[in-house]
Amino acid sequence: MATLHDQKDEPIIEIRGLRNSFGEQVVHENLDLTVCRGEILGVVGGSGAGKSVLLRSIIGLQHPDRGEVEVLGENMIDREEDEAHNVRRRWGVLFQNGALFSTLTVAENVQVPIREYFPHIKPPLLDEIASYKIAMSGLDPEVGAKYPSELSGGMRKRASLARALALDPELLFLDEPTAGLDPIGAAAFDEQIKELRDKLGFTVFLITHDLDTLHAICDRVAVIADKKVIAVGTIEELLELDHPWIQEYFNGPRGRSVKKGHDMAVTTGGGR
Ligand SMILES: Nc1ncnc2c1ncn2[C@@H]1O[C@H](COP(=O)(O)OP(=O)(O)OP(=O)(O)O)[C@@H](O)[C@H]1O
Repeated sequence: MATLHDQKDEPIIEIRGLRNSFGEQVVHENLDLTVCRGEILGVVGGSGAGKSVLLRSIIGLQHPDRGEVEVLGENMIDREEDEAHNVRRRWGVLFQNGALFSTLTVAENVQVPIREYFPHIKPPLLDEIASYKIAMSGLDPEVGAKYPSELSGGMRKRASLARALALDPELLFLDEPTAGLDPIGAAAFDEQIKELRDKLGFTVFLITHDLDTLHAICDRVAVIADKKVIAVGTIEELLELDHPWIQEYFNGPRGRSVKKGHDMAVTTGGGR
């Protein structure tokens, strides 16, 4: 039987030698990355470093020039559509803009993936599952009947989270989930993700620019620069490297103030 430690080391995403380009522009060259079961992996890098393109390569929305991408033990490159369809069922994605259908209520949005994969589920059960996912995402039950345009930015993120959780994913992809949220809303959202991960045991691939999020919930952080993942580790491990981007990012004025805030939170026993 696998021990907890073994499970933690079990690769859920394995990327080897990835190359992506758009015309003359090479975005990734020889990029390697392993994401392990149960971890929250933060992915950081400058604007345009290729974080979203990496996410799209993993979930099959971007066909790489070269390389291997294995997700949940399945090779994702050049798969037959029906096989890819089956793997997609095992993950949930929260896209940067939320990507909710504006003509559907929140509950109907949450039901979309369930209807796609389980067309025989009857409406009463669909409603029940949607209500459950909406509650899990920290929204009040009445939000299910609202349309995305009637929600605040934070509520829209949570509604998108409810939809990403619809099929009980083993793997959750989050693209800048706290972008545009106020600090209190962002901290609450981070906490929700961590609580759900602790309770449900899924793995999280989280693209973010938010230093607070990295400090608060990420087990490890992968840094993308120079077209590849230049380092993966805890923030403490990354800080030992003398790469200029890493030092500037974590030790620049914003990085220092986040760290100071966390040290204070630890000494006063509060904080996120
Ligand atoms: N469909 C596309 N066609 C052409 N170029 C693209 C396409 N998608 C992404 N790119 C380019 O690839 C590079 C990486 O884009 P990507 O969106 O992955 O960056 P990012 O690291 O997510 O940036 P940000 O933090 O600003 O969101 C950018 O230079 C972008 O212009």
